[in-house]
Amino acid sequence: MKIKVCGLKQPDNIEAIIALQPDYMGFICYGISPRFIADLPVDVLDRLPQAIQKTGVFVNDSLENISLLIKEYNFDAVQLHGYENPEFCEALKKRVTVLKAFGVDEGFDFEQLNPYAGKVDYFLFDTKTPKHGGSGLTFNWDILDKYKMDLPFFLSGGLSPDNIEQVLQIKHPQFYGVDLNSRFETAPGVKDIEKLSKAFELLRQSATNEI
Ligand SMILES: O=C(O)c1ccccc1NCC(=O)[C@H](O)[C@H](O)COP(=O)(O)O
Repeated sequence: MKIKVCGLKQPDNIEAIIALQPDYMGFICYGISPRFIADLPVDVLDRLPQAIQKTGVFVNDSLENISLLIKEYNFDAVQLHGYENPEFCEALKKRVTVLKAFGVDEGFDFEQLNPYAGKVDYFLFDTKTPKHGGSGLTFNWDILDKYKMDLPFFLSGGLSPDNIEQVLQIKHPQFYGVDLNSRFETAPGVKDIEKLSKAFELLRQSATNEI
């Protein structure tokens, strides 16, 4: 089970999270978000070990701007939370790993994902929200049974210390990773290291048990 911690913006907090060895760290490049990285110095991200995938998170941004930021921050991956179409994703996939996020609600139509086959690396299923992400709310995970493609996905949206045990009960064959964000915070963009440590322990313990 891969672990992504998203929405980081404070250098000391980032250092503390590096010590937990997540697989992905997400940096919000969306000005409206309270987790926007604003003027986070590039050298903070340069200090990330290579094993951690530096992920830029974008919402309906232009290819030009995303490309500039990939170069500036040396992102390994991008996570796209807007209405980015398959061709847009494909253009980025030539350079970096692409996670395409979708906001899920009760009426979510998984058929809309078909055109993205081969054009993204992973899906990320988040809770549908007008803010495009960071809602702190879960969706009904039973709907994931309707997902039949063979592309792996991250589960996102309201994951918290209180529901990690439930998350571990999900047995979908394409369930690849979890995305932890606002429910592990002391303030927007600042993670509670103790809460994260406990969640990491549970998630990693369960991965070991599966071997
Ligand atoms: O976190 C944000 O503020 C955000 C805003 C706009 C687009 C995406 C955003 N976050 C991206 C993520 O990967 C979050 O982890 C995901 O939306 C789940 O967040 P949460 O419900 O707070 O766990």
